[in-house]
Amino acid sequence: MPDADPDATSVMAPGSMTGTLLDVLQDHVTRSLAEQLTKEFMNSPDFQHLRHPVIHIEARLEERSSKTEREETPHDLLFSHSVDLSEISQQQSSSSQYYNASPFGGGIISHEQQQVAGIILPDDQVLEQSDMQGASGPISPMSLRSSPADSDYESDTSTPTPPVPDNMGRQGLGGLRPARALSIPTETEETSGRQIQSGDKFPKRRALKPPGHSLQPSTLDKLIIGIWEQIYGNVNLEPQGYLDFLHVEAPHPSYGGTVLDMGHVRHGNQYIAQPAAGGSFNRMNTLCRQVTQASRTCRSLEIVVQARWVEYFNEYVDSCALTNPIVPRTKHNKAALSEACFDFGWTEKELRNKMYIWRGYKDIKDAGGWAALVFSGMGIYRFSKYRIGFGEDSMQRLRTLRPLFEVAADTLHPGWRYLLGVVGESTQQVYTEHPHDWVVFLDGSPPVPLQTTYMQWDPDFSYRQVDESIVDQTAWGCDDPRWTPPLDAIIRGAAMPLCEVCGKQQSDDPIQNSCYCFPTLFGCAKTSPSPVLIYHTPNGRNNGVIALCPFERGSPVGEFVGLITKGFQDVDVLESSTRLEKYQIWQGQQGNFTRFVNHSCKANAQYQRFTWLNTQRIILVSKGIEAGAEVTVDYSDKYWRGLDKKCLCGEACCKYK
Ligand SMILES: C[S@@+](CC[C@H](N)C(=O)[O-])C[C@H]1O[C@@H](n2cnc3c(N)ncnc32)[C@H](O)[C@@H]1O
Repeated sequence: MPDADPDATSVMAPGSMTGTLLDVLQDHVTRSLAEQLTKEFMNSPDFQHLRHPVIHIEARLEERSSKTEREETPHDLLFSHSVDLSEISQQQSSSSQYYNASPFGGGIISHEQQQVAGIILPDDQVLEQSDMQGASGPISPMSLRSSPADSDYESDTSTPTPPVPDNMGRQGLGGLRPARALSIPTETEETSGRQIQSGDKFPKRRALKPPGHSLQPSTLDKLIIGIWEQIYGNVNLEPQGYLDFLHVEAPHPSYGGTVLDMGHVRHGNQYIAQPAAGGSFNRMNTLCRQVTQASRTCRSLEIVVQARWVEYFNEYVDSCALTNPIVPRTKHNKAALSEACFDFGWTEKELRNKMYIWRGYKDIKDAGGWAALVFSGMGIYRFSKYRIGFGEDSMQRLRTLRPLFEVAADTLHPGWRYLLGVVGESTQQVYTEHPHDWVVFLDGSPPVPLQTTYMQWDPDFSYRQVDESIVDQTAWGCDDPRWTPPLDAIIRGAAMPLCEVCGKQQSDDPIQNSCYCFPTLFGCAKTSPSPVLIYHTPNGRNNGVIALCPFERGSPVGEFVGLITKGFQDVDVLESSTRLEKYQIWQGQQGNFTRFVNHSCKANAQYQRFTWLNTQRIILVSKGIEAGAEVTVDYSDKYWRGLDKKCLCGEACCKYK
């Protein structure tokens, strides 16, 4: 039995069937009815206007009779039970966002793709990405914040580019390939083929999911998204020093004085912020962060220990049954429960309720691994308690995700396994270096190092993961060709750069910055890595990029970074230009995950120019990416024209197959 729902109330009718059977029945019937009815009606106005919806369910034993007669025979009432629907409806509505969006349950790989044999074709293509010169007009990046104006953005319009001669040889190298351009094209020159187009206009925002109650999610999707959010968030679950704050005395604001030791000075009734460096405000921030982290660490520790406790319980019952096989197992079970109740100081009902949840933790750990447990946050409690969609399918999905959780957890939180020391598990990090130094598989196979996936084409393959582009000094000296002085610089004097899109002041200092066009990349919140991994495509495209969390339409997935160079010929480059210079970005030896983004004829992302602090950047922007989907861009006609390779995007609308 699940633990008692504090929101549920029930009335047992006098003289009714007694005891546990009816208890079980009543709980089961009401909860299942409540869930089904909530699903059915949660979108109806009648339901939505209720601030605190409760469903009241009665059961009675009676002759078939009229309503009037029923009202006259209240003594036949078997049970009467009220269930608070607020929680259920919240759960259902919040998780509906993730419906069909799970990496491996929501259909991320098309049926067609699944059917294709896993033969890896030589990666013999030239990627000469968008000639940015051709793109003009206003750039309209979308901020993460909703704005009514967002709906006015138009969809991407690609500029067709001229064909190229088809007589250029191609080398069998992995990934980035020699391009055929013999010189750097000028604005008016024809450029070589196979160039990815980047649009000037951002896609209109729209909801990721169509509304409608027929699409009900399982809470597994929610659990999985929660795990990814924790892994890719700023949470630090390393136990070292997490109780340090116990030795620090919390600063307190002195409300009576004129000067608050919190970085603010009082003027009349107002507090004016003062530079607070080293002040008690900073100390309070540190304390608060430490306590929050300690609390999360303890919560993770608690779940880990509870899952392990269930294993100990099972083993204990097994060993008792082995020692004394004549006694039925149920008796051993009961005896073990009583012993545990004594040690915990709980009633049997309390312990049974808790065990129901803890068994859920153990099942999740068995399937998704310890990382799933440690980074699950509060979502795991609800999933274990209500168990909507908690079955073999869910466990199978978690099993396939397990290596992905571990790659991300190990590389982003190298110390997380220390928590497992408490239950005697190995604390050894399994996956080291950068998350994108690993290629994961969607069938549960163990991840492999990135370079091994290129060996057959390039035994010397190496790739250095960098967060920022590097200017090739042999090409540009000390200049960055992406930089242009603002046209109105002289008029504005030494004023700070303004965003060409929102018109607001840009600065790397969060206090000075007012531009929130791409807040996770520039200006304020660029602390967390993008929740994507490199994965092995199942249909011969070698590697690709998989989104672990949904990316709202218009939000940035990442920046296209590599070597800022010029004059490269016969190699894959992204060509771009400012009003002063033409330059190339080459990802052959260094860059980030954008180097692994494949083409699709129905792309869910696109490259977009954006100027930050007078320096042009190329951003990979979502057109609406679901969790678990491969991130793709449209390489454009220019890229595919004259190419002796077929597109394997698998879309019905594929133009290059
Ligand atoms: C920028 S790389 C993308 C990452 C690449 N799949 C890898 O494993 O290195 C571009 C190359 O990927 C392959 N590719 C990308 N999209 C493709 C598609 N839709 N169909 C076939 N091959 C594709 C082509 O070989 C292309 O030259």
